Amino acid sequence: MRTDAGHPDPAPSPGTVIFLNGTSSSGKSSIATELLRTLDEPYFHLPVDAFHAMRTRREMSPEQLPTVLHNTWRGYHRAVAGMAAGGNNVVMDHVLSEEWRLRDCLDLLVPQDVVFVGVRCPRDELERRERERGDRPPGLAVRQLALVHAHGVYDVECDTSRADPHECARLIKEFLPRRPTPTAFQRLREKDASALSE
Ligand SMILES: Nc1ncnc2c1ncn2[C@@H]1O[C@H](COP(=O)(O)OP(=O)(O)OP(=O)(O)O)[C@@H](O)[C@H]1O
Repeated sequence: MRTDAGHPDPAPSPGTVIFLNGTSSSGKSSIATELLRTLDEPYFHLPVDAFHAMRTRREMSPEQLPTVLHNTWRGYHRAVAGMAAGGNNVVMDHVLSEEWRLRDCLDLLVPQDVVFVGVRCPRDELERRERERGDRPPGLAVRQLALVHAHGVYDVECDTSRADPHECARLIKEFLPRRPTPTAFQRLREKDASALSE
């Protein structure tokens, strides 16, 4: 049987997960790109969009679609957890617009290794960006706005209407070596499971 025994690091310590949460068009991917450019350690950018893009393009029936989407999100959470468990640092780029997604991530990720980042952007600017880019359904970001930040707890927050992606990435990078505990994920796990959005 083959094992990892000959490998220089057979039992790696889990990687750090920089978890960017915000609405569509809030600027998550732009920050992730800057983070990968500027962070000293190797990181993988794993956006949820990339997992949807991997799926077959074939039309699905209205009955099938909700299950397929749900399983894609579940699989995405487990893929990120798996990469981190393998010793890889990850920039997660996700939209927590349904409470179960946060609960699932809280169950799967090592809470002290997660840097939970709130990527905020006001309504008017979201609408402007959506109009300008033209590749997202109009109104999508605003519909998500009240939902994604409902749990209200982060390690770091950025307002992308005030700071460009480079400045947001610098803020996160500077936060990394001085992370206080308990982390946001540790605090959220301690909250009563039924009271996440209070
Ligand atoms: N800090 C910023 N200041 C100004 N414009 C920005 C900023 N961040 C992103 N943008 C612009 O907003 C648009 C959306 O950015 P981006 O793709 O990074 O958002 P996103 O949150 O990843 O969106 P989605 O989830 O829909 O993929 C892009 O046109 C981008 O150039």
